[in-house]
Amino acid sequence: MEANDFDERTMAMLLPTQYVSQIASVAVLLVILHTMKRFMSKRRSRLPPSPPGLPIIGHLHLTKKSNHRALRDLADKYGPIMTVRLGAVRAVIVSSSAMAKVILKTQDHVFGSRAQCTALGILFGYQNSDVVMGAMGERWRFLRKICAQELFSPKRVELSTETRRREMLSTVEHLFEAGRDGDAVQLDINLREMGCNIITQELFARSFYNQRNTNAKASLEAEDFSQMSRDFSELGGMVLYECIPFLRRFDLDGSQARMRSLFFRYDRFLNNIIEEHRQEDASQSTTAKDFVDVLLQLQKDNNRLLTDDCIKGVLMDMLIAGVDTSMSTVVWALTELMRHPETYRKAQQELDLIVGRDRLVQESDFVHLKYLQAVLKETFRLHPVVPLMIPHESLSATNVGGYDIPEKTRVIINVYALGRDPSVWKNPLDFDPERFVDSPMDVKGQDFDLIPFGSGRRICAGINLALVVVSMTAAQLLHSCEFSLPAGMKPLDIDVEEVVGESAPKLNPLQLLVRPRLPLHVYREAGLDL
Ligand code: HEM
Repeated sequence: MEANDFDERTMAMLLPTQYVSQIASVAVLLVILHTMKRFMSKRRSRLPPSPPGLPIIGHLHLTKKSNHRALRDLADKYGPIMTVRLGAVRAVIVSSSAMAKVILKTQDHVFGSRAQCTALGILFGYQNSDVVMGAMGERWRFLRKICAQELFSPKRVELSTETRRREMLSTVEHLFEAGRDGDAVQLDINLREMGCNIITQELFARSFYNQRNTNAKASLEAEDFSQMSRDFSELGGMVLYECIPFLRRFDLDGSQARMRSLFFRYDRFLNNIIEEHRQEDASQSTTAKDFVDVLLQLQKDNNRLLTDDCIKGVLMDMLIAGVDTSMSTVVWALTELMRHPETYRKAQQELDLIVGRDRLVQESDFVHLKYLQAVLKETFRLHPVVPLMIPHESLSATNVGGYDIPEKTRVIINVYALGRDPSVWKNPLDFDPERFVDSPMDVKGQDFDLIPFGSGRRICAGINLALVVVSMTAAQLLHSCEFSLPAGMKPLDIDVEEVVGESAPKLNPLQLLVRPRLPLHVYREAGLDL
């Protein structure tokens, strides 16, 4: 073996060793860098505090999916901004007005979107092409604009005054009839049907519930429609497999099958409505008269954003977000008034003073009914019917209150907790409208202590209509009806149990005795058959 051979072979053997040591050094360096980066980013990344969670389910056992009461109790311990893990879904829960203001005002542009992967948004929002679940973008902005101009503008709301008046009078008449023999009347069902008629007439000029209805086909349709709404509220907000994705394969509780079948029923119903409108339009070419007409006209004008699915998504939004919310608020107001007879009398005295007893109350009276306005604000505070705001989603990473919020984080504002925050409200659990007498605070999204409709770009699209409907229904009922408790019942026997879910109506029915309060000629002049 020559020296050169040795050198070459030795070199050949040494080279890999040399590489190995170099590679090892690089690897060690990389590990050090990676560890440092993680250490640094951990130090830098400061997520909102979080309760100890369990593997897989995270905090589901503590939050019971996402229960506003459970979340408020957790916030007492972990603070006004905290992180919870609902299985695989991470959400930041906000429970103070100061933090809510940052999300909905200061950083509205960051938090104005919605998660695009929720089961309800994909199915009932027609792939999130609707208003409620739509991502912040061109289509959502366009839909909000149409809603603001064509459905909820002050002019449009005023145009439908007569429809609301008719519906309210028909309901009052029905209440008197049902309670004539001294039977207790179930307020919830009657008001819900009225609220539904008001919305469906706005949307597609159709009312499902006619108190004098004897038409069997219409009754069947109404029953079908009621059943769909009941089935929808039973679905709840978040489907379990969204939290624990591997459960999707098994559909253990049958909820996926139920959800799909309900969706197809709604879809068929909406297809029929659209088809009927198209046919009417083709045969009569009348001017636009309801919201579906307007949407179809815009679609004909070649608006590429308005597909049939998008139209159905928007209609679904209004049926789901618009029907129960307003009337549940009225039921809560009546519940609290019956529990507090002094307050009830005071509200009636104001109506007698402003309106008198010789005519029915009108929408134009409402601006003068200051005490009733205070009663309703107090109702919105204590019984927000959307206790957890529809989850927002961050469009980019940001910082709130010193905590890091990563991109695409769901943020849920606990409106229920805001209304009961003892650092803001004196005796927060008491129903006390006096706190709003002479207070300039309102519910339109400017005062973050009281935001039952949200605030900022995602504020409730139907707020104008909702406020008119809630105020007028409450005023009409208090002015024209005398309510009293069934025999043997005391005011505080009326419970304030609420449903725990996406919306929080009163759990148990409100049953009251009811009789006319005004001279009979007033009702008769208004066309009531008394
Ligand atoms: C007392 C009655 C009502 C209350 C308390 C209420 C409350 C709310 C709340 C809290 C939100 C979520 C806001 C957010 O995410 O920041 C919302 C959104 C919405 N509401 Fe209402 N609402 C009521 C009535 C109505 C009515 C009557 C309609 C329509 C007929 C309606 C349509 C909508 C729509 C379309 C959205 C989605 C807005 C968007 O994401 O851009 N709401 N509402």
